[in-house]
Amino acid sequence: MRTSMLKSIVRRTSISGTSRRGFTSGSAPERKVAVLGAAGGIGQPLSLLMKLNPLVSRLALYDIAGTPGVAADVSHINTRSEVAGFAGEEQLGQALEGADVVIIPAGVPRKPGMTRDDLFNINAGIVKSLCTAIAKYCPHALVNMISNPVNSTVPIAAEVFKKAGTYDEKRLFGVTTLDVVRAKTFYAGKARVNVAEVNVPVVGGHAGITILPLFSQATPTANLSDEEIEALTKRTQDGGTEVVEAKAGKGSATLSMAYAGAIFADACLKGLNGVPDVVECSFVQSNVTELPFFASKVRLGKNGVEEVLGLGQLTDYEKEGLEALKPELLSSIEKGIKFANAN
Ligand SMILES: NC(=O)c1ccc[n+]([C@@H]2O[C@H](COP(=O)([O-])OP(=O)(O)OC[C@H]3O[C@@H](n4cnc5c(N)ncnc54)[C@H](O)[C@@H]3O)[C@@H](O)[C@H]2O)c1
Ligand SMILES: O=C(O)C[C@H](O)C(=O)O
Repeated sequence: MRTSMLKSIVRRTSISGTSRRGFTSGSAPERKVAVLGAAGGIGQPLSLLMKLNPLVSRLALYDIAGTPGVAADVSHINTRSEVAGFAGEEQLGQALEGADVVIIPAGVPRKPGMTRDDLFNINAGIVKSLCTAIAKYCPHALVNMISNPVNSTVPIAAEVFKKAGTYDEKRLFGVTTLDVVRAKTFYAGKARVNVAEVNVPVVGGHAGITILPLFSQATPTANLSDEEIEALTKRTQDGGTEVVEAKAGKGSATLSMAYAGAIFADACLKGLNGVPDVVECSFVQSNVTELPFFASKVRLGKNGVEEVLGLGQLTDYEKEGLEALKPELLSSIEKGIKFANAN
């Protein structure tokens, strides 16, 4: 599905002489997408990918600085959406007004030796202020939270929205798609199957052992040993750190994250537009376990989350992983809630 989305985007953009506006606007409703943190390492390629998405009619690119340039650049691409750049807090309201989907990759990334939780002190405040503005200017938008630590920033957003009286659990998503993207890539390599056909649910949260890929449910099936499954699980859990170390102080995953963020936003837009059976993993308010937020497969619809799907049959190894992740995930969730209520 992901590869076909990008192929269709590339195909559309390469039809020379076709009016992009005329080509797409007849079939897809008007949809505004806002990217907050659009001048950053993720924000720029993500803005590019959203500009390539024919489901988007307006693209608002917001950052504290640098967005006029990014917007001018991206706006020259001959696809459907109109692009506008907004810089500085005084323009945040305009960027958000009328947004159907708000994607948040704003905040600092990790350096080698740091955990995602080490970003909490800076990113919690950024996310809180952006969510306060969302509650004011586009309270019905679907919010795609990318800023780390996702296990805490999503609960912060929920508390901000609750305080503002706008919280709708169906509209708040922690973006965990990169874990799924990695699990699919690593599994395909080990199982020697066509990566384009691979599906692997990844549940739990988005940090270390809280990332729990369910390789027993991977398709196409393959006869992997317990050791191979353990190695794949560990590599998926450490995927972010692998990139942080390779970048050696120059940040964390940006390009693969932009791809993953574009996949998830596309799924949200499809759901809003009434496309049936759109299912992605996401960190959402949940009853799947005793934890108040949990990542699992989610069916997306016209109001956001239509159904939070269960975990399915787990192996003993996966059951152990599930029990092991709960204390850390709960503590990150509680940390976010506490921060939002104290500040
Ligand atoms: N969910 C995931 O899977 C995932 C994957 C990769 C990175 N991340 C996280 O995404 C975040 C961004 O990463 P990056 O590599 O793009 O970082 P970056 O530093 O390259 O870009 C961040 C951008 O956010 C902007 N920003 C800071 N404060 C802001 C504010 N108040 N309002 C609007 N914009 C603001 C900065 O100006 C910058 O342009 C980090 O927290 C990182 O850990 C999450
Ligand atoms: O690892 C990070 O800090 C960034 C992101 O969460 C990732 O998984 O790549």
